[in-house]
Amino acid sequence: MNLLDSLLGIFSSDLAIDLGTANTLVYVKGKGIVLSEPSVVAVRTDNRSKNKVLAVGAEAKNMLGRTPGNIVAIRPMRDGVIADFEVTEAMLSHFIKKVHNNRQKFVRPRIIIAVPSGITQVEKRAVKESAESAGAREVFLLEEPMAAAIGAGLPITEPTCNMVVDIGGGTTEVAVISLAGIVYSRSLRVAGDRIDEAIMQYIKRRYNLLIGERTAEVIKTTIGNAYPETEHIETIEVKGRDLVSGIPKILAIDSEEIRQAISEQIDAIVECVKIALEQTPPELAADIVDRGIVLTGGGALLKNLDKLLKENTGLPITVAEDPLSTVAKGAGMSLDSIEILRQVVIR
Ligand SMILES: Nc1ncnc2c1ncn2[C@@H]1O[C@H](COP(=O)(O)OP(=O)(O)OP(=O)(O)O)[C@@H](O)[C@H]1O
Repeated sequence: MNLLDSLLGIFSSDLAIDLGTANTLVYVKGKGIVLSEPSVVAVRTDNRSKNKVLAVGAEAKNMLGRTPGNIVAIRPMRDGVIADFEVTEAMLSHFIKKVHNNRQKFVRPRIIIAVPSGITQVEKRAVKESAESAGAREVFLLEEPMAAAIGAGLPITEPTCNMVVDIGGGTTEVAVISLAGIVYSRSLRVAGDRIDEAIMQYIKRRYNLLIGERTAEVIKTTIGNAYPETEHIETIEVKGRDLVSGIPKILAIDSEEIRQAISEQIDAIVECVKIALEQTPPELAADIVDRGIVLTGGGALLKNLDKLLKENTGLPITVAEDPLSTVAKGAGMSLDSIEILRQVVIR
């Protein structure tokens, strides 16, 4: 490390970031999670000048599907990886500045970023480069399931096996962890976004009603359900545009039809967990029978998903406390402890 780096180190405040498809969370060393915002950026696209960032995070998410022609609300992360490099860099830079109260000129933090376990070297390099361009002095990567396991308080360094299922916006990550290493992992590009798309498609096909992705997400988080119910059927009023008349319309939709509409995506997640169990070495499988499976990520909040997984695997299922924050918390905990960090960072 040269003198300049040491001096910058004095001013720096290291960060851990869960750069998610749906949400980005930032953990500041010694302080905890200080920022949680949707991964959305609103950009003005004038022909004359370079694209101009108008809003980032919650403010930009409110604009999704509601922008005039020259403004676009972009989700720069898709399927857990960077889909738009420039916009991701602008978003990261905005969040880093925000947590450092706009003192970014003097602060070049070391950053640890949680990434999906299945990403390629090219995708890893894109994440590193975008964080470096956004002002990072040094970037470390950590696999999301490992971060989730640490954040859920699992004893990852012990020779016992832990199974974590992290269901985010873009990916579902299933991992078996023992002795601070990932023994088996599987990353499925089916998660919250695909469930939202299935809801949009269903309502379009069945009722000729066009709805936006934000409305689909509201339907999922309000009446979404993974397990068939005969009692307690809930309904929700849905507003959209009638495909035939072109006029705005309101409909009542119930939880059972939504359950059926998303069953293909839910089955894919259940299948992924079952394959992981089949591939786990027998000694470790025995531990999973005792310890069960921990669910994290926003998808873990889908009503009765734990019940469905329990029925399909026969294993105890626990939903992590505050599953939307588990990955960021775990990445932050590894930043706080050099011992953990040394064992879990990936190249
Ligand atoms: N109550 C709920 N029921 C079902 N899904 C929910 C609920 N609350 C949030 N979600 C979904 O969780 C997803 C976001 O979860 P999370 O923030 O863990 O993902 P992410 O880390 O951004 O994504 P990824 O890990 O794939 O990059 C969204 O698809 C959101 O709709």
